Order: sequence, then C-alpha cells, then structure tokens
Amino acid sequence: MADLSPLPGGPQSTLHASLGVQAPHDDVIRQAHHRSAAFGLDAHERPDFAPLAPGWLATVREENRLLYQHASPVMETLHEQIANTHSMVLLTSRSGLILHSLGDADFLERATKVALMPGVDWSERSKGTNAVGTALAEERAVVVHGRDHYLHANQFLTCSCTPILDPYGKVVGALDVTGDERSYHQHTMALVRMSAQMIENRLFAHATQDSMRLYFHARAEFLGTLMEGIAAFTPDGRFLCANRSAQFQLGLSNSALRAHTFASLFGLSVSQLHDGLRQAAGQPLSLCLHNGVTVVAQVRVRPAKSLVQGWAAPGASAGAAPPAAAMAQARPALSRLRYLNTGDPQLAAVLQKLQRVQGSDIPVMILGETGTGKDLLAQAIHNDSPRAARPFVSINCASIPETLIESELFGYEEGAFTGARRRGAPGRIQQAHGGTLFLDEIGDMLIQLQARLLRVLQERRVTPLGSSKEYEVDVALVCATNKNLKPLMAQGLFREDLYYRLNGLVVRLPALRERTDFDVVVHKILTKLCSGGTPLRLSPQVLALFHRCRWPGNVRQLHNLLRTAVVMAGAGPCIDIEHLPDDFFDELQDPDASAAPQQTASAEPAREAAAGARLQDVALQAMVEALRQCHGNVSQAARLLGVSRNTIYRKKDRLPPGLLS
Ligand SMILES: Nc1ncnc2c1ncn2[C@@H]1O[C@H](COP(=O)(O)OP(=O)(O)OP(=O)(O)O)[C@@H](O)[C@H]1O
Repeated sequence: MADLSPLPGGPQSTLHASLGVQAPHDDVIRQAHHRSAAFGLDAHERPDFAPLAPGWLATVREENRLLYQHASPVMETLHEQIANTHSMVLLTSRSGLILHSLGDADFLERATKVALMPGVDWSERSKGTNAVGTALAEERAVVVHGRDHYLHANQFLTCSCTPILDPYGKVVGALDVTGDERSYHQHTMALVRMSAQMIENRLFAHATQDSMRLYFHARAEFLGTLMEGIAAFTPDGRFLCANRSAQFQLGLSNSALRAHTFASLFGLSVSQLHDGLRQAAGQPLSLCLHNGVTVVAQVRVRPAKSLVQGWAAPGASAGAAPPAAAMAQARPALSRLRYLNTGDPQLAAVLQKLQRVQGSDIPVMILGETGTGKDLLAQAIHNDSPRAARPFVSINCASIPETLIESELFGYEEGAFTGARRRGAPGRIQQAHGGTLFLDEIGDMLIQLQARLLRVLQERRVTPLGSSKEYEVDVALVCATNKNLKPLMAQGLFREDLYYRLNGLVVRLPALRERTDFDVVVHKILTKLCSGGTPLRLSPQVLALFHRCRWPGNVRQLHNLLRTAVVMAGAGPCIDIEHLPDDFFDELQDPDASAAPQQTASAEPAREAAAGARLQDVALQAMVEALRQCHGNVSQAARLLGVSRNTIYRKKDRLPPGLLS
C-alpha cells in the first residue's frame, strides 16, 4: 500500500493536512466504505455506468473551462511519464465527473468497461470508495488499491488521486492516475501530486496576473521550481492568496493569511520593497519572514490591464482585482452563443443560424414566449459579433412611459422642452452607435413612433427632439417580441414596412416545455445558484413534477422557483417537494394558470388539455400519499408537501372519501 504521508509542500487540502495531521489510510478507506453503504450502493452489483448526455457534458466542461485549459498540458506530460504502464490520467470536476482522460490504448478497453471515460460520475455517491470520489470527499490525496474499492467491479484497478485547489484553497477538481492493479507503482502518487501542484500554480498565475506576486524560498536553488512559495498582494500590499508552499513556509493557512499585509508578513512596506528592488537591479532580494526565517525572493508586478478571468478572493473588498476578475469570468458563461447550446435540437438550430449570419449586420428578430431567454440571446448575438467592444443598448418598448419614449429613443437638444436637462441628452439609439440596438417587446411599440423609428433605421441618422442637426447612427439591429406580429399588422397596430425592415433573420426560441435539455437547464441554473458549492440535486419526485409542469413563465419561472427552493433546502443535498413554493402546486392543478400564452394557445389544444389534466393528477396523487402518511392530518400533510392547508382543502372533493381526519 502506498504511503499517504504528505510530501514537503505537496498537495494537501489544508495547512493542517500539509503539516501531516491526517487520518491513517485504513481509517480513510473504512469511513469511505461506511459512506458508500449509506448511499445504498451494493458492492456486488454493476451500477449504472451511463455517461452524461453530450449537451450536459459540454455544459460541465464549459463550467470547468479554466481548470481544463490549465490541466490538459500537464496531463499530457504526466501521461508521457507513465506511458506503457497500463494506466490512464483523468481530470474530474469538483463533483467527481470525468472531464478529460488520456490513456494507454491497451488499458482503455478495460477502462471503458467500468466507464472510466468523460461524462461519467466517479463520486463516492455513484461508485462507492474509489480514489476520485474518496479524495474529493476527504479533500486529501488518496490511493485506492484493488480490494479497497467498494464495488467489486472496480477491484482490478489501482488509483492515485489528489484534489486540485484554486488559489484560495477551494477544491475545483481532481487529478487521478488509474491503472491495472498489477501495474501499481509506489511513485505514481508523487507524480500525481507534483502534477496537481503544477496545475494549481498555473491557475494561481492566471488568477493573479494583475497582482503583485512574491516568489520565495529559503534556498535560492528552489526559486523557479515547484517548491517555491508564491504569494499575491494588491498593489497597496493587502494579501490576496498564497500557494501551498508559501502557506507551508509562512506557517499560516490562506484564511489565516487573509488578516495580513505584505508589511506584517515580510517586515517592510511596499514602497520599501520597491526601493529594495531598484537597488537590487534584478537580483533576488533577501527578506525575513514574520517567523524569523530568511528567504530569497523575487517580485513580479504587472501594470493593471483589462479584466482577466479568474477566481474571486473570498472577503476581498470591492474594487480589488479578483472580484472584478470573477465578474469577467461569469459574464461569458451565459452571454455567448455557444454557451447557450445545452443540447436541445431546436435551440441548436437557432444558434447555428445566428452563427452563420454573425458579423453580417442582418437584422435579427427573436420570437418566443416570455422568459425563454430572448434578452440573453440578444446579448449573446452582440457579444459574438465584431461589435462586441462597442455598446449594447437595450430598449424595452413596452416599459418606457409614452410621454418619455420619444426623448428616450431619439434624445433632445438643449431647451427642447420644459424640464429638459439644460445641455440636452443623446437618445438611446445614438448611444448604440457602433454597437447593437436591442428593441425588446417591439410588438408593444406605439404605432405613432414606428414611422419615426423606421426612418431612423432606413436613413441611419437620428435627429434629436428640438434639433435641426442629424447624427449618424451605425447600429446592428436585434428585436424581440412574445407577440404574433402578423395579426397586429392585420389590425393596423404594427407597420408592415417596419416589420420587413426588422425581420432579416427570424428565429423562434422554444418554450421550456418543448425543450429536450430540461435537466441540463436545471443543472446549469443550480450550479449558478449554488456558486462555490456542489450544486443541489432534485429528488426524483420533484423531477417528475417538473417534467410534467408546462412552465408558462419558461426559464425565468424555473430560475425563480429554483432560487427559492435552494434557500428552502438549506444545506441539504437535494431539493425535495417540501422545498417548493405553494404557488407551484396551485399552478400544477390549475389548467388556466398554466394555459399556453397567445402564440401557442391554439397550436395543440388537445395535447395541452391532456397535459393539464395529468398535472392535476400528479398533484392530487402527491396529496393522497402525504395524507395517508400523516393519517389524514391536513396540517402535517401540508407541511410535508410544503403547501398551505387551503391548497389541500380546495381539493377536498376530489380526494378519496374518509381520507381527511
Ligand atoms: N439558457 C438559460 N440558462 C440560464 N438562465 C436562463 C436561460 N435563458 C433564460 N434564463 C434566465 O431566465 C430569465 C429570463 O430571461 P430573459 O429576460 O432573457 O427572457 P425573455 O425571453 O427576454 O423574457 P421577456 O419576454 O419576459 O422579456 C433570466 O433570469 C435569465 O437569466
């Protein structure tokens, strides 16, 4: 069995761990077996090895883009080092899902049989004791060899795995080498640890590239090696983060270091450091740590540049580099066309069409029910266009008060009307010059304004109110509506000429109930809502209810509901029926409330009526079961279901007689 004691400065999840305070290997395996049994796994059975649907895997990979990007070159080097040892290198997400694998061809065939491949979940919950799942559960490096595996099917394997930490000490994934049990080598774990540390240092460098970084070690020959300590500070010397070796040398964990500054750790101010650097003329400095140890140090400072992607420093104040960097990372996650593709074929076709006209300035008209993501799509179109660096100006034609809409859209000149700002103001259309103008809810635009808008769009010039001057406007046009414009045109409420000016490419976003990637959308939203932690899961009962709901408010409704449910579920691992809000159940039972909006109301009335009836059945069935469980006690049953007592009383007539106490 491999030695699990830590390497000096090697990957351990906490400073405590890196100082060697760890449970012995056998205890770790025993506890992992207890957890596996508690998850209800049967050691003799072959569990479900089905990988995630490709759309879902693409989403998870996207969420782990930085990790993947920095890990893959290191994985290739590691793979070269272990070539011909009948093994493979695996990278997983923090929840244990395999993101990437590289392997010896002769081992791959056997590995495939136990689903060691991208898209498969190797958490303990899914596969019982195994190096990936157990390393992530314990947040420490673990070797799981042969019969240590909980599932007999996996006992021909030997696996060495260590978690990968972000610069702030949070587990972001795991690196693993798995091979045939007979090919076990005692140095494998050391190689995995060193590789993980390389990945962590790359992530560290990426996240702190605009910060002041100090590289140090007590021995000059260790500078520039994996053993060097790296600590990052804001330009004024506030501590941001430190790699494992820096924490080890300073004798403090990242969280303890957060109370420190450069001055309190190294005994000199930032300006004294800069003076010292000037005098040293590129040579390493000698510094004394707060604990009295003398180290050799180099400093790298890069002038602030545009925002970079990275992790946020917990507790760092607004305005410091990392939170802004984190925002920059969050933005592309939803507002680029390819990230919106989560596996639904209708949506994929829409995105493909949009990608084809990218950069051509063909006006795009987005149709779709409320909450289907029209606004989000418009932003993605802009962000993927050559105009991305210019403004994206969104105008909600339904929400601007009638009296303000002209000045809002076209602007006004100084003194144009009473109360106008003395110096006048450019209109929203003018503000979009060079970028994209998004006209949301275009179907609600007043007919009188439509002629003026059309003129602006045709002449590409705008004349502010009260002005005789014209201003050039060069904008790409995107508009959206949840209304059917054809009947509006027939009634004279929407101008035909404007319609044909706007509808260069018409795309329709599918309603949520039509989408085949519902589970992926749920996962994506939950990941966002549970930022920083493992996303909650839905219980099978909740998933069944969700699949039957018609979601008249589409992704917006789902998002709002999940936001509430996540709060209600607290620290629990999954969202259950009692975490859902009352009105969701009311809606399930009320065919009117879940009736399809205008555009699709007449499309498939029979199918929709049937779906409404099914929903009522499901909700009723849930009530019957809850009442039986609570021996007819309405208050208890209501609590169990997370609904009000009235919701149950309203269904009294449809419940089996004698069920209510
Ligand atoms: N693909 C998606 N993934 C995650 N969240 C989404 C997605 N699409 C939409 N949402 C969320 O749903 C909500 C509604 O989206 P959006 O405002 O783009 O819809 P809309 O179609 O423009 O709605 P409306 O017609 O009512 O203006 C937002 O909170 C958005 O973040």
